[in-house]
Amino acid sequence: MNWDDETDRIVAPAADGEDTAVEAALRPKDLGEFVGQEKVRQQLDLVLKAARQRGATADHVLLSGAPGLGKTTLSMIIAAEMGAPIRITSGPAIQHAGDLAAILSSLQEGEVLFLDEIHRMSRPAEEMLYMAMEDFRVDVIVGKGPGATAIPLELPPFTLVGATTRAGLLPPPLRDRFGFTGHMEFYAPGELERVIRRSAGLLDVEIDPAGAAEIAGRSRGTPRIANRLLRRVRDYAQVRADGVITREVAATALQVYEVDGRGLDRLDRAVLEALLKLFGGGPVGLSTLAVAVGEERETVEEVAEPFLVREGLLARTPRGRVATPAAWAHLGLVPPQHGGNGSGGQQGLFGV
Ligand SMILES: Nc1ncnc2c1ncn2[C@@H]1O[C@H](COP(=O)(O)OP(=O)(O)OP(=O)(O)O)[C@@H](O)[C@H]1O
Ligand SMILES: [Mg+2]
Repeated sequence: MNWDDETDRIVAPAADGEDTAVEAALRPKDLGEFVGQEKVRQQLDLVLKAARQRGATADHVLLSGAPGLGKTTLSMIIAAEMGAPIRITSGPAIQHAGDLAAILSSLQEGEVLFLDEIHRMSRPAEEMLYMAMEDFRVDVIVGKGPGATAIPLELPPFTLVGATTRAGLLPPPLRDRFGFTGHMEFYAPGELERVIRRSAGLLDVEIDPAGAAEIAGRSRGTPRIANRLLRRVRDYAQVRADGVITREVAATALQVYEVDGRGLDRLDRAVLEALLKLFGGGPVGLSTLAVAVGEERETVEEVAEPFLVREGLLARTPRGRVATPAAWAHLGLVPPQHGGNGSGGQQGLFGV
């Protein structure tokens, strides 16, 4: 399997083709249907209600958070709540400032402009956006060189909704021009259970509460992964069971797909196993660990490790990768006992 293409993984946070096809049907349509993210939801509810009461266009909104947590979904909800049309584009799609000018100048009053991956916009487009956000105006440059002139163009008031997985990469002047920033967190298991039961209803699949809990626990805090695992479990329930998703059906199905009780997949477990079994829990250098699992350094570092670190199973230290006690427990292994002479056991044996 080619792990470099992350979307090969059933637990990949990014959308694959099938996700894109079914996600539209599973998207909550208003704030009431949107599960979890209590803080962001409450704050956004106030922002939108107040704007509606004033009969005004809502302030610009920035949504940040990991892939699959509901940024695109929330942007559509913002438009729906405001009763406004939505235009969808993305940072990488806007190569030139002119591309952005064309979009901005065709917006209707009150329209929501959803700019996905806003951190990947080109510099000149970004600068044009500053002015558009603040003054609802752009300068369209006509001609080249000394003869070039800037023609100011008034824009109707609109709401920019920017989404980014990397809020830290946004230049401060851009960040400051948003009236409201919502940071999306990973979901608690109980929230994912609600997502799963709601999706099962829409997909017309019977699921019992324990079945939903079983899938939720393996979904890595991410609704997109929860919905994807649900679809695979549904397949299994349909082919091998009587169509009903119980705890046992969910657990057996996800075993088939090699997603364990905590949401680790084969790659995650291979990394942990090598760390524990070959290197006594570390510290071991990233390169050594990567060779041991037969993967590229980048794959281990960018694909497997973030979730292992987030789960408290692996730590990145200056001396190398180290397994935590939770890692030993998760794989059902016993950490080696080092002698009581304070020498630190195997530490320092493996290069970084
Ligand atoms: N709070 C939620 N309640 C119910 N379903 C949700 C929620 N958040 C996300 N989902 C579901 O998860 C899927 C992915 O959500 P969405 O596309 O909005 O994520 P995203 O943050 O935009 O991801 P990306 O960064 O990859 O663009 C959608 O199918 C959506 O229905
Ligand atoms: Mg999105």
